[in-house]
Amino acid sequence: MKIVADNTVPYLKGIAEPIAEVKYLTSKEFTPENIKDADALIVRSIDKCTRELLEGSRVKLITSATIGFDHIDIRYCDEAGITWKNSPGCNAVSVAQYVLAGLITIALRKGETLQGKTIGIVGVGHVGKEVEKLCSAYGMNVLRNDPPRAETEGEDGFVSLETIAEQADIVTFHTPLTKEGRFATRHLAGEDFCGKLQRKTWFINTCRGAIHDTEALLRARKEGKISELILDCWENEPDINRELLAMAAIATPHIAGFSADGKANGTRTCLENIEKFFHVKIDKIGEVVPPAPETPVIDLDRFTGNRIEQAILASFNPLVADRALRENPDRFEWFRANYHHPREYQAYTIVHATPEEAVLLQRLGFRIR
Ligand SMILES: NC(=O)C1=CN([C@@H]2O[C@H](COP(=O)(O)OP(=O)(O)OC[C@H]3O[C@@H](n4cnc5c(N)ncnc54)[C@H](O)[C@@H]3O)[C@@H](O)[C@H]2O)C=CC1
Ligand SMILES: O=C(O)C(=O)[C@H](O)COP(=O)(O)O
Repeated sequence: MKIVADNTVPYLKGIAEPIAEVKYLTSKEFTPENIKDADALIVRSIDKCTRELLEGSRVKLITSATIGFDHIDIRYCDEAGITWKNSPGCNAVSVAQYVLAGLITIALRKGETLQGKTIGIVGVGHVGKEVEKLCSAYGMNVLRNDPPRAETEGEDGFVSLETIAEQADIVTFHTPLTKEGRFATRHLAGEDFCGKLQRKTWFINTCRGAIHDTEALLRARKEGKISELILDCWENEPDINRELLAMAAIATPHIAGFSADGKANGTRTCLENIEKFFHVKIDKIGEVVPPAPETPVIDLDRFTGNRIEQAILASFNPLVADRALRENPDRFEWFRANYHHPREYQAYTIVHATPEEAVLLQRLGFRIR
C-alpha cells in the first residue's frame, strides 16, 4: 500500500512504515503527479483535496488530521468513489482552552472579571460543548445557538442568533464553514449580525475565517459595537487583512486547535481510519502520544495574584503567537508549520492550591496534588 502524507502532520513519521510505503510531501507538493499512485492521503486543512488534484489518481481514502473538512471537495469524492474522513473532536479541548485563555488575557488587561458575564456560543458541537464546559465552570453564563441541533432535539436550551447578538457580552463561533443549505455559515457574522450587537461585544472566531465578513467586523469594531476581537481564523488565510490584525486584541495564526494532545488525536484517528479501511493493523499506533510538558508541575505559590488565571496562562498563553504574528504577518503559515504545540490542562499538576482553587482547577481539567 502507498500512503502520501503531509510532512507537517505531527508524530506520524515511522508509524505506518511497517505496513505501507509512505511518501511525505509539503502542501505545495500535493500535485496530481505526486499523488496519483497513492492509495491513501493523510492531509491537513492546508491540503486542498479538489477534483483537479484527485482526478485520474488511484486514491481510495482521504483522511484528514483535522476536525474541519472544508478543504475536501466531498461532492467530487462521493462522485469518484473516494472515501473521506475527518477527525471529529480531535482538538476540541484545545480550542476551548484557547478561548478561555484569550478571555482571561483580555479580562486581566481590562481589569475586569469574567464571572457573571454572558457568553453566546454559536455552534454547540464538539468544540462548542467544551467551551460551554470551561466557561460554565469558570462562572460565566452561557447562551447556546445551534439551529440544526434545535431542529432535531427541540428548541429547549437553544436561543436565536439575534438573542445572542442582543444579550451576550461575548460571542464565540464554533460552526463548520458551509456555503450552501439552510444553515450555511459563510458570513454568518456579517452586516446583519454585527448591526444587532448591543453590548460592546467581545467577538471570537476560532472556527473558519469566512464565517465572518471582514468589512462588517471592521465597521463594527470602529463603531464600538465590538470592543474586543479575538481572532484565530481569518478570511483569505494566509493573506490576512492587516487592518483587522491591528484592531484585534488577540490575533493568532489559526493555532487554537494546535495542542500537542489534539495533534496526536488527529494523527491517531488518521491511522485508525487506514486500519479500518484497508483491513490492516498498525502496531505502532500506541506510540502516537504527545510529549510531556517541559514544566509539568505548576506551583500556585509562584504567583502573587490571579493565581488561577496565571496557572491557566502558564499552560498556554495566546500572546506568544499573537506577538509573533504581529511582527511578521507574512509568516502566517510558517508559524503554523513551526509551532511549539502546548499540552492541555490534563498534563499539568497543580500544587499549593487552596481547597477553593483546587475545586475550580480540577473542574477545568488540571490535576491537583
Ligand atoms: N481554529 C482551529 O484550530 C480549529 C477550528 N475548528 C473549526 O471548528 C468547527 C467546529 O468544530 P466542531 O465543534 O468539532 O464541529 P461539530 O460538527 O462537532 O459541531 C459543529 C456544530 O455547529 C452547528 N452548526 C452548523 N451550522 C450552524 C449554524 N448555521 N448556526 C449555528 N450552529 C450551526 C452544528 O449543528 C454542530 O452542532 C470545525 O468545522 C472547524 O472548522 C476546529 C478545530 C480547530
Ligand atoms: O481541526 C481543524 O479543523 C483545524 O482548524 C485545525 O486546527 C487546523 O489544523 P491544520 O490543518 O493546520 O493542521
